[in-house]
Amino acid sequence: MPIFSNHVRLSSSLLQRLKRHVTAGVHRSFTTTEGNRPTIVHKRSLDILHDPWFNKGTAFSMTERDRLDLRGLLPPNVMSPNLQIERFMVDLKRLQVQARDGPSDPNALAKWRILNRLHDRNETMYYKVLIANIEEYAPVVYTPTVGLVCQNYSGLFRRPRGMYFSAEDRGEMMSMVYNWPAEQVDMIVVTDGSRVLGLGDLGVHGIGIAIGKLDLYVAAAGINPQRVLPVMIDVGTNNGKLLKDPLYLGLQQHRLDGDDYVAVVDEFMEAVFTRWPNVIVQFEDFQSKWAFKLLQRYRNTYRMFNDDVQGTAGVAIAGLLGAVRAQGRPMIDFPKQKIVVAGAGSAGIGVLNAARKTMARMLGNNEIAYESAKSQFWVVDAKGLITEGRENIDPDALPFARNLKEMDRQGLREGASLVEVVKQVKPDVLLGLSAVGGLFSKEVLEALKDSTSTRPAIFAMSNPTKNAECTPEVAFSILGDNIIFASGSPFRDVDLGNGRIGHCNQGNNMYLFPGIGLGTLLSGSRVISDGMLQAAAERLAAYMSDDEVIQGIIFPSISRIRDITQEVAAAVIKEAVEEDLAEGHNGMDARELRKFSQNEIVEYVKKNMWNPEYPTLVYKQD
Ligand SMILES: NC(=O)C1=CN([C@@H]2O[C@H](COP(=O)(O)OP(=O)(O)OC[C@H]3O[C@@H](n4cnc5c(N)ncnc54)[C@H](O)[C@@H]3O)[C@@H](O)[C@H]2O)C=CC1
Ligand SMILES: CC(=O)C(=O)O
Ligand SMILES: [Mg+2]
Repeated sequence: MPIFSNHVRLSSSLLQRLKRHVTAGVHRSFTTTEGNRPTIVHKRSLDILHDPWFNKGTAFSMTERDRLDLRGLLPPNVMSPNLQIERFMVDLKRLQVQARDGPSDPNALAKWRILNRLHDRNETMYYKVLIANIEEYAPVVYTPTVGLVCQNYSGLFRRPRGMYFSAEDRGEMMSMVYNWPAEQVDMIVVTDGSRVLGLGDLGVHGIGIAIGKLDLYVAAAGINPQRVLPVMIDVGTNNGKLLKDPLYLGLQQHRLDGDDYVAVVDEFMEAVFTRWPNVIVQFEDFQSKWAFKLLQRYRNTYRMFNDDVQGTAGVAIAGLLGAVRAQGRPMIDFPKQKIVVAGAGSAGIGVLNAARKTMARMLGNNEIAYESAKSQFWVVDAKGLITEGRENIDPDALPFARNLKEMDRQGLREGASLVEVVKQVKPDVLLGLSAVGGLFSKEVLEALKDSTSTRPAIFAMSNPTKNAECTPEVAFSILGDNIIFASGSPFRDVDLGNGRIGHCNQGNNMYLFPGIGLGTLLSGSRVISDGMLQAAAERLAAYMSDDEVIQGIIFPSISRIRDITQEVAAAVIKEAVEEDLAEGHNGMDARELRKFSQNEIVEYVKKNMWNPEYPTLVYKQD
């Protein structure tokens, strides 16, 4: 069946417009007489993709992409027009299916679409709406809905946003990076889509997470939206479903690995830092296998950080210190906390390393303190409690593997289950970064009732919502109101009756990464040091008042995200200055920065944040 009917009646005004278009020298292929004659265009790059007359989206062939400077501006899979239509129709029909079968939240994707269309039409207005209603719409452009968006991206993809560097582009990246129209880029968020939130390998469709994170960079940190760039590095996917899906937008091959993989990421880094030497690159949602290796490979040479490893660690430290304060104890008591961590991936190990270092600093900042601090942690992964008896132990988890004899004395063994560990350890904190929804089962939470803490803390940090280790309702109903609760994705506070509220904090790296990026940018530091990250975490930890913390509120509400980001950025700048890393930014030289008081640094940050206001536009010929 033909997709377009040849017998469509054209209105006379449309006919007039078409005639004018053809006589003006723009020949289009729908005139039967002109057949395969090419269409002459006087545009290139994004201007073509944003022009409905010329845009073919994913159907642009590779040679056409090269001719028109489109390489990298579209997902790498070239699609036939029929497949394009099929992709669109699947999406269109999904609405009917949803209406009939009742999905969990039919409105979330609809809201995302409406916001996304506004984003395409008018960036200033989009960010004005987002900033003014951040509490309501952060969960749409960010977790949890962004996860659903990535899972449905082949249907939702309309106008491309960001750049795609694929394994097929090897040898070309240095030139194709110039296809991006902006002369200045301040912030790149890059992913390879290998572990998107807790949803696993979503391949090229993971670009949605880079877009969502950059939305927060603009809304929270006031990074100019013309200077952000979401990037997907497409090295294939190991997701069997996507490998077979004809509508998949990415390279349909298994992921590159080993040196081939590193070569692609190396080439990308060289290309972007050659074109934009001052850019900051945030690595996002890389599987842990690569997250640590790439961080070590680049962190001393490039301005980069890994949000899942370093941003999450800082937020968790702030939360853990908040939990100590919430028990009415001084922060310096942190090294006495017994912490059970479920999940030993990029996020879990990042948190463990940072928490151990923080404890060691409090205990005297020496080798002995560092050694003794590790005895406060019990780590459980998919195979249970990690001990020195584990075969083929992951080297990143090795420092936290418990001694077998010691575990024997505690009534535990290699591979002990989470519930056994909680029963024996009676921890102060139970922290989940496992991506397993419901892992903190009724049995586990019942076991936590015997915690030796006066106010145990539960951090169910996995995203999106369905991956949370437990909900606040379940936690408060089993353990009562004398607990601290935080989750990675937002949940509502719980009404405990009699006017009592169980506070649900959102423990998400969104409270740090925007400030880390902004502070690094404005300090002009060439690298992001451990000290800068620590300063960011400490600022977040100190942000909440004693009153709030005692009520169980250990993280700010997202409505305060612009303010906290400003403060975090100022702390990062101050530390960069103290470590002699600051080189200044945009006319503000490092010597001047050094003279600033704390308040002046905050003012400097404020002044450099973009606000969504329409500027006056003036035409000037190139
Ligand atoms: N709230 C936040 O700010 C952040 C949350 N996350 C979330 O953390 C989760 C994990 O992220 P990554 O560490 O990068 O993933 P990953 O895949 O590298 O690690 C997952 C870990 O969980 C373990 N695990 C699996 N099943 C388990 C079970 N039944 N019991 C205990 N452990 C189990 C695995 O063995 C692995 O060590 C994701 O859901 C992600 O969304 C990640 C970064 C920030
Ligand atoms: C929040 C975040 O970065 C994650 O869940 O991966
Ligand atoms: Mg992440």
